[in-house]
Amino acid sequence: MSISVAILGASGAVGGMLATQILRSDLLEPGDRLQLVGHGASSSEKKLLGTRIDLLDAFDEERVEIEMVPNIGDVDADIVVVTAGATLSPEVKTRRDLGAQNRPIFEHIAKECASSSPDALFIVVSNPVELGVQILANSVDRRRVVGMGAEQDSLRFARAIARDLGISRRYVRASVLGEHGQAMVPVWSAVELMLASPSLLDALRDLRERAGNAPLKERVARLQAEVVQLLETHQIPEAYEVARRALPDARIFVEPFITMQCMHSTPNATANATLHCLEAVLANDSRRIHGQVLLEGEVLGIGGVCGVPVALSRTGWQPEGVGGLTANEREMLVQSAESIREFTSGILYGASSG
Ligand SMILES: NC(=O)c1ccc[n+]([C@@H]2O[C@H](COP(=O)([O-])OP(=O)(O)OC[C@H]3O[C@@H](n4cnc5c(N)ncnc54)[C@H](O)[C@@H]3O)[C@@H](O)[C@H]2O)c1
Repeated sequence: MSISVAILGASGAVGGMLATQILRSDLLEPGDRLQLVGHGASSSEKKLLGTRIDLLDAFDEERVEIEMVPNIGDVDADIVVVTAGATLSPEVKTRRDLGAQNRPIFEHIAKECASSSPDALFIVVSNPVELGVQILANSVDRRRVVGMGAEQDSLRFARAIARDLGISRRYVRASVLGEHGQAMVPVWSAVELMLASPSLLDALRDLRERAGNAPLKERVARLQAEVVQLLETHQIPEAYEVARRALPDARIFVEPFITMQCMHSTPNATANATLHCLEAVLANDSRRIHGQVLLEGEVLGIGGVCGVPVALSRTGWQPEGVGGLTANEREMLVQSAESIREFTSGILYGASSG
């Protein structure tokens, strides 16, 4: 049976790159459909019409049906990827501002998709990803809604470790749980090397011990202060260099921030992490990814949206165990969930939030 994947926000940096990466990856079969979805605005419609032809010119051999869908209410898909909405910019400066801006967009998407594609699986990319997951999961089956921020952060953590060990990321497995934001939790105890090398294991142990010498929060705050100062005077290479010298768990808090200053988005990495989620859904083999999902006590008794390891398939997500976490990591994860709850409640109900 053919599969239909819809990208909401396909005219944007991430949505457009995702369309390209999906078609380049051979994930879809001939006859499958890729829907490029606009939001009723003539500017996005014009861009999508052009994008469709450009993609057909590039990937016609794949025989994937590429469609332009002008309105979210006309989506008819098995998998809906949400990349629509505002992003951080000089006008939308904080996560809270972004939440306020994207809340009505998430609500509109949830309402329209709940009636047009109620049985679809939803992958949320737009930020704040936890808010998007919360709003969608209130309208459709929560087990069919997953945010990809934790997969993105986990891939970044794996790359940062791989870089310091001088190996490719293909040999490193890593997890970042909790919030896709300041309360994210890089999990050193879950880092795995796919190479049986005593010297690499020693080097990894050394990194982990150095990370344990000072609290993550303090190291991140120091690093952020230094990087912000450099960015204020447009010293981009220097900012990247300062980030590169930091330990991997702190580096992943600031490197994307520097990239955002340079190019407004992180389209390649974000599309790649989203593709990981999509691959898991299409492979339908319950493979493990990391995602923000709405929990009802399944993991450490957490109720609310939180980034956790999940087994993902076409029918949705199932929680994976976090039994290997240290006591400190468990505590950080529970605190992160609490911080997400405060943030999303603040946006949804106007409650106070830090
Ligand atoms: N989770 C992650 O790791 C990650 C990484 C990068 C970006 N993002 C998020 O993804 C989203 C898109 O980022 P981008 O860089 O592609 O931004 P972009 O500005 O390039 O694209 C935004 C897209 O949203 C659409 N849009 C704007 N207003 C809309 C509305 N009212 N209703 C529906 N669609 C609307 C635009 O037409 C465009 O297609 C942002 O929310 C951003 O914060 C998440």
